[in-house]
Amino acid sequence: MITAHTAPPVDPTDPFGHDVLEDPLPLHAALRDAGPLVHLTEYDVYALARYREVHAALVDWQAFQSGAGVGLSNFRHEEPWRPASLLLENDPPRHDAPRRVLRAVLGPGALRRLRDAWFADARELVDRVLADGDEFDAVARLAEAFPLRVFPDAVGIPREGREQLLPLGDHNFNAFGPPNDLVRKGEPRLPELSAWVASRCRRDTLSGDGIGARIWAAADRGDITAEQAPLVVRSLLLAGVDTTVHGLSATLYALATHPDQWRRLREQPHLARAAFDEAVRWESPVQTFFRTTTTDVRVGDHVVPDGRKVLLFLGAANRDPRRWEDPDSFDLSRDPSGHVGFGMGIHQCVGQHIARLEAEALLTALAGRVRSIELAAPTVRHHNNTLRAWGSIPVRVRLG
Ligand code: HEM
Ligand SMILES: C=Cc1ccc(C(=O)O)cc1
Repeated sequence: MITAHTAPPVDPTDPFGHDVLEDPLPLHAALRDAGPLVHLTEYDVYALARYREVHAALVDWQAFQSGAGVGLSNFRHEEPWRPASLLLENDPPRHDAPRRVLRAVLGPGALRRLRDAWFADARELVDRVLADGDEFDAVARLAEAFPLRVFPDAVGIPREGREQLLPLGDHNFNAFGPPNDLVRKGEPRLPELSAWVASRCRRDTLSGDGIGARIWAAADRGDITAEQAPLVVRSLLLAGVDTTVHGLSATLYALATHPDQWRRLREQPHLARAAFDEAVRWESPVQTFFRTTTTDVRVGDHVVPDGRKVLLFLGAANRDPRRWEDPDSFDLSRDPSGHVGFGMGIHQCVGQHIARLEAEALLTALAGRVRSIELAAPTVRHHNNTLRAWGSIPVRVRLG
């Protein structure tokens, strides 16, 4: 038993309050400066905001488990509001087989199969958007439109009704936070959306050649059970849309507000993937996730007792000056590898290469047609308890 020398510094701020969701940077700086561990009195949880401690907690899945949920709700005391994810909300060994299946179906073979079609789709979408004029909302016309066009097709779900994936994901990410107004906002449609997504995970509604069908084929082989298959498909649908929508939004916002970086991308189109990863570091579309301690854990001079919730501020870690030089700058010459925008360790994003391929396809198509891109009007944020999200990013482009 480690005895705590002193209680960690406290911070009364509500990290899920609208002022923080509008601009989290001041809170992130305050938490990093307060110390390696902070106690958030608003919810009586602990917080890690520095890169070193966030990284250490992400890779130490034994002491910082996901199996009690990665939201504020502690599954040791409360039932999950929906069947727990076999990946996100499970630890080894239950986590292992579903992870192996998703790593396989989202691996190099899938990327090779999808690449040419996604690059062609991106060119077609960009041509259509540019034909409509030189001013448009980059969120609606590009960041939302492209993932909703290509990803559900790749999974194998039917076209009609797929726009439901956005409110479904939005609520799912809100539900990792406290039961606040954002969660209440999504509750009226929850029964309908839950029934809809469950229907999309059934074998008979998935097209025979998609990623979803390959998950069911893994169940046929006994790699996972038939009961697990729909939940593994559900993971793709809950994790794979809103995240990429706001990752692309962040990238387009960063490029529209840094003309020198846009010029660099135009000159060197192979930087498209680096631009996406640097934007994921800079904006961190997934801002936070919780863990639960499985024993008394020492952090710095303090101890987090067993069974406590610890909020990992991925966004704060990605701008920690202790880890990053000039962290607040968006710079394509930086090496962003090591950022925790996709997590780290055994739960690190299993779909990150799919997201990078979507980004590479869209950015390559855009850079091929657009000489300059700039904001045409003020941007609007979309508040979510977990996602750093965008409502609209009005842009003006010049072709050439
Ligand atoms: C910009 C886009 C994306 C971002 C920022 C993102 C972020 C993350 C993060 C931070 C985690 C770690 C969660 C944790 O440690 O508790 C994660 C896990 C996961 N992501 Fe992504 N993700 C993105 C795109 C995708 C896509 C496109 C897919 C599906 C094709 C996907 C599927 C998953 C799954 C299934 C997990 C759980 C992995 C596990 O627990 O083993 N994500 N993602
Ligand atoms: C990073 C987001 C995320 C959301 C849901 C799931 C899941 O339901 O497995 C996994 C990752």
